[in-house]
Amino acid sequence: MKTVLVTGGAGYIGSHTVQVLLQKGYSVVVLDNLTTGHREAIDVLSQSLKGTSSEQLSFYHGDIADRALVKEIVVRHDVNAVIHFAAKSLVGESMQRPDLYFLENTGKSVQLFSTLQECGVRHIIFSSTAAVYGIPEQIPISETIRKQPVNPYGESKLMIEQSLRWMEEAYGVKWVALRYFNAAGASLNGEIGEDHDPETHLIPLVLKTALGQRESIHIFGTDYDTPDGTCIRDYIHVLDLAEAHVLALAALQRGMASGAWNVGTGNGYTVREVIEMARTVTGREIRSIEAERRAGDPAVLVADASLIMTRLNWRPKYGLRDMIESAWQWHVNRPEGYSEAPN
Ligand SMILES: NC(=O)c1ccc[n+]([C@@H]2O[C@H](COP(=O)([O-])OP(=O)(O)OC[C@H]3O[C@@H](n4cnc5c(N)ncnc54)[C@H](O)[C@@H]3O)[C@@H](O)[C@H]2O)c1
Ligand SMILES: O=c1ccn([C@@H]2O[C@H](COP(=O)(O)OP(=O)(O)O[C@H]3O[C@H](CO)[C@@H](O)[C@H](O)[C@H]3O)[C@@H](O)[C@H]2O)c(=O)[nH]1
Repeated sequence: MKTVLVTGGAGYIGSHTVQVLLQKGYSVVVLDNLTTGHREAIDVLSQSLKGTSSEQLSFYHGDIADRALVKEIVVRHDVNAVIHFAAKSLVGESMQRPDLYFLENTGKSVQLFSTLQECGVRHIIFSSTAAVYGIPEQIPISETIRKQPVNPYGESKLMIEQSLRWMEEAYGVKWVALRYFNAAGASLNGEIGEDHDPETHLIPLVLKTALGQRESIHIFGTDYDTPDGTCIRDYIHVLDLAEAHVLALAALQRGMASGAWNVGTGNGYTVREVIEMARTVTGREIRSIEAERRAGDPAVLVADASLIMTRLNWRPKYGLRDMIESAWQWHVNRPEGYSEAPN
């Protein structure tokens, strides 16, 4: 088994995928510029290897657009596949600074793919997003519906998918774009988890409220056309996401055709249901305040994930309760998150 390069492997979803790759015996090299990721997540994962197999995980602090560095890594570690998480992913920021998102996400991803092509690396798994669909014309969302992103973040990711299609056409690169719905949860041993600054995601904010770090959680919009008036999302456990990446990688290496697939459970929960589940799991009160709609939020996003289920025989193992329980364990263990701030 050769080495997998994981870009953004010190981030939230990346670090959990690195953990699963290591558990399955892959050698992993992480390239991360630590803008939003945590070196400490890598240290925790290295410690879990306990000396004997410590060469199984290497870390490089650097940028995916640094062609010389990427080439050096590929050659030194005999990399034959890449899982590409590195990106900026704040929707609101992307509305304020679209150029930043097209440069950082689209531009740098294309640089990375071009370098990989020069080095002969032919297998790429890419983190895409349900944001490529914009306001979906049907629910559940299948991969074939119209893709009309409503923010530069989603557009920047769709452009990356399209660049992969053309890289395949020209050079025979094989790729899978996984369009995640809402990632949540943490590793089951509570050692790694979600630590974003600023945090914008619902579940960590609800749990920070349960911990007393915030006074209340704002419910953004209570007049949507949903059973309780709040937005519905398809929450997917970060470990189920990690598993999907590893299966996709193995399938590509066995010769499976390229493609873009949704990764979600197919079950939607309203904001109120999430808060209620968090009250049950934590046993804490969790004060909520009804607030205005947040700009750009579609009312309902739920995946039709039948394609990935058929192609990879992937099934989500965890439900909303598991996500909130594992995330709660992480927040209780590490109320301040990782100890060092990202740079
Ligand atoms: N969290 C979600 O619910 C969600 C949903 C859909 C898609 N995604 C996508 O999944 C991926 C991972 O998301 P996350 O929540 O783990 O984010 P994250 O911010 O925790 O992780 C991103 C990592 O990439 C690194 N990085 C960013 N730019 C880089 C660059 N130019 N060079 C090297 N490293 C760089 C960051 O330091 C960080 O460690 C992103 O591509 C995101 O767009 C996330
Ligand atoms: O304080 C909060 C935060 C969020 N929400 C709501 O909770 C839901 C989930 O929001 P959030 O956790 O911020 O996730 P999304 O905005 O749905 O976006 C996530 O899921 C998308 C795919 O579904 C990805 O594209 C994005 O990268 C990822 O951040 C939405 O209805 C929000 O309006 C609140 O009511 N209060």
